Amino acid sequence: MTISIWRYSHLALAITASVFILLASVTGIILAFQPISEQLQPYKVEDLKTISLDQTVNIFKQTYPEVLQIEVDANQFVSASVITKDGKNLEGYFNPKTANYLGEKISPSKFFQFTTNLHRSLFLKSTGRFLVALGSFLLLLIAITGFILVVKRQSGIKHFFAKIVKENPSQYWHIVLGRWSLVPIIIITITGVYLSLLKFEVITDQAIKHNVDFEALEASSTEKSDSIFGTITLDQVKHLEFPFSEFVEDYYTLKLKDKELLIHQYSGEVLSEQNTSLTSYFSTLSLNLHTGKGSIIWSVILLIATINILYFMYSGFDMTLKRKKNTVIPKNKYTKDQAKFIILVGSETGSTYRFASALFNSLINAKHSVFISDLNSYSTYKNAEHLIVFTATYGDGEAPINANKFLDTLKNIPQKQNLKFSVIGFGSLQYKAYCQFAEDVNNTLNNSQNFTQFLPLKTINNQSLDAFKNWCIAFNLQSQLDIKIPKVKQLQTPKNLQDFKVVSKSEINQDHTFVLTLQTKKTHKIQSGDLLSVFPKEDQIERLYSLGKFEDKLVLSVKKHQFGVCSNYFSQLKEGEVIKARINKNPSFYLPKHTKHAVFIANGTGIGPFLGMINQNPNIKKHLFWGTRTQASVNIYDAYLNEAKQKQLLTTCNIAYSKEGNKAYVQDIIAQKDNIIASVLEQKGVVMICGSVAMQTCVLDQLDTICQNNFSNNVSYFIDNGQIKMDCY
Ligand SMILES: Cc1cc2nc3c(=O)[nH]c(=O)nc-3n(C[C@H](O)[C@H](O)[C@H](O)COP(=O)(O)O)c2cc1C
Repeated sequence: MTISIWRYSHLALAITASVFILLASVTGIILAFQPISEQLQPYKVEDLKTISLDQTVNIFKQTYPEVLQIEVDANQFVSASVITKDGKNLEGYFNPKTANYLGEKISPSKFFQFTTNLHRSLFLKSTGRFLVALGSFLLLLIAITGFILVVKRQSGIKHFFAKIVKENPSQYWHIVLGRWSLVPIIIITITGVYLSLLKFEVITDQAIKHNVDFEALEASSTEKSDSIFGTITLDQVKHLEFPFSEFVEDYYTLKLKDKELLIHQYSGEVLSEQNTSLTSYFSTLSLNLHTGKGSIIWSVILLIATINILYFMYSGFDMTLKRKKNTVIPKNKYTKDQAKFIILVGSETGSTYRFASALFNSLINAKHSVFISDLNSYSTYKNAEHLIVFTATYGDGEAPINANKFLDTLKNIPQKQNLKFSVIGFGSLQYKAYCQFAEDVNNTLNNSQNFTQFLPLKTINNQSLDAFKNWCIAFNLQSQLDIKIPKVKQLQTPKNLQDFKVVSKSEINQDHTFVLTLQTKKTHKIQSGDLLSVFPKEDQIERLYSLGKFEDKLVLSVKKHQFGVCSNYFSQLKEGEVIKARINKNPSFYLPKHTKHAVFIANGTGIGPFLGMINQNPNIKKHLFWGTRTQASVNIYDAYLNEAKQKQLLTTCNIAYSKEGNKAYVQDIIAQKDNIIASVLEQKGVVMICGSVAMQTCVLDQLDTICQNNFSNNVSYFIDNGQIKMDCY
């Protein structure tokens, strides 16, 4: 079953129950403070287990002429009702060892009473109780569908607590907090429903009935003998009611956690013993679990879980609204059978529509006939020449909701004329099955009759506008059309941007690469390996640059791309100019403080974070392996490399030139100096890789060979144990 069925059930339930859940959560948050404030009172008896009931009964009897009852509550407070020597009725908390009066019984304040009523019945009596119970039940279903959604998203229950890809903050925290709050929320809702069922007498608890032979009792002796009280400690006791009079037929009624006993007041003999019903046991348990009575830790957990429910309401609706906002489908001017260009979209959260709509508008502006729809509405297209598929991938390489039927319908609906097709896949490299569904669509179209591939499959990571523009350029070239590069709508305005002042910018070398140094406040909080996140004004799409920290300045190694919005913007910056950006912490790519050996592997601008790392911590023996084009490519980095060499901070510096001399890549020089890698790994050092994904693949292959030649483990072992760290793009 697809992930979206669960998403829609989860959402539909949340909308239906939202008002009741909102009220119940707000009042629940307030009520969570009641048991907390109770438990902060100084009446708790810690050692109930060591005090026998006999001891307490005797001391009370010696101290007071009459004792009516003794009670031990969930907070471990002992309360009693007694008549004092001067004939007054005294009720409150007592010390069970000395029978000393400690203080008045706590009764909930008017405010808590008001909130409790609102929480239980919304002041609507039975109707309100029913609505609250229904809200509680719906919240239980929401928690269950949410659980299924997370299991689906994480590709199985085994990965339930695995890392979440941070697509956006609302979604990330909704899942992270949801996973931790799941059990408390399920407990709150089940117990809430159970308490309501008790209240409505759907579940009934039979009162305990005792059979006492009163005739035998009347004839029994008033001689005192050993009582069962000696064998019972106070931690087992809930309530003890004293005999009403001294007549032999009056007895003690003792309620323990699991049974109720009637006890002869003179002989101590058990006259009747009945176990507490399961219903009664569960109602006490439900009340304590639902209210947090008796445990300050559980009360705090309930408080946090209830606050989280409010956050889930906010973040859930925020995600839904964003999804709605993103999914803007342009109005078709042409019917499916009139249009020359057919654009079909596969999208779950709407962002792919932004790209598809942008191309749609550009084609319409260039006076072409276009028809746009979702992949599931695939049909025959009488006059079409081009089919352009834009599709995201979901779950673990699955189709998005509006594309899950496409592959089947494609087989069943043949086209009469020949159609050229192009597929653009939207996905994220953070998922194993990167753009898998787009690949499936591309392969199926390739194997379908009357379809001819027009452009090879284009995969786009993280909705990269640059990558999309490159595809549009390729489309223009191939089709001999002159469609304007589409403008893609920005998603959201970035937050928490700070000022970064340009300290220097190197010349742009023959590889179109340059070094940019920046300064900002609070540099002490930034480390080499962190990411500078920039949102160029032109498209407001986030670009990330891995940075090095050198003498309190931030160093970026940037390659200027012909159509690169951000790299062009950076290349035009002047000394003293200020840019707006923010730092994304990236602790998984920090040089570990306590390691003794490190190998840095990079190609091209991937050297950026290492320009900082090679110059830090003299206690670490460091080796640099870097692949670049020519000797001249190195000049812009001389200051950082020379400083490290002069200060003997770099044990070896190995550079591969791909366009000069022996023409080698970084993986080639790693193969030549495999002994360095093996020895660093053996001595528990780290190997850090930064640069292109293509280089990463080749380097990992080489590292795997080295591992297999030197150790009994392959490269995955060292990745899993954190000795090989990667930050590639
Ligand atoms: C739960 C979830 C699962 C995803 N699974 C994959 C995946 O398996 N492969 C992939 O390349 N991208 C995956 N992605 C990333 C999306 O395909 C990507 O963010 C895409 O741009 C979203 O497009 P949309 O907003 O049109 O749905 C996943 C995203 C989410 C939220």
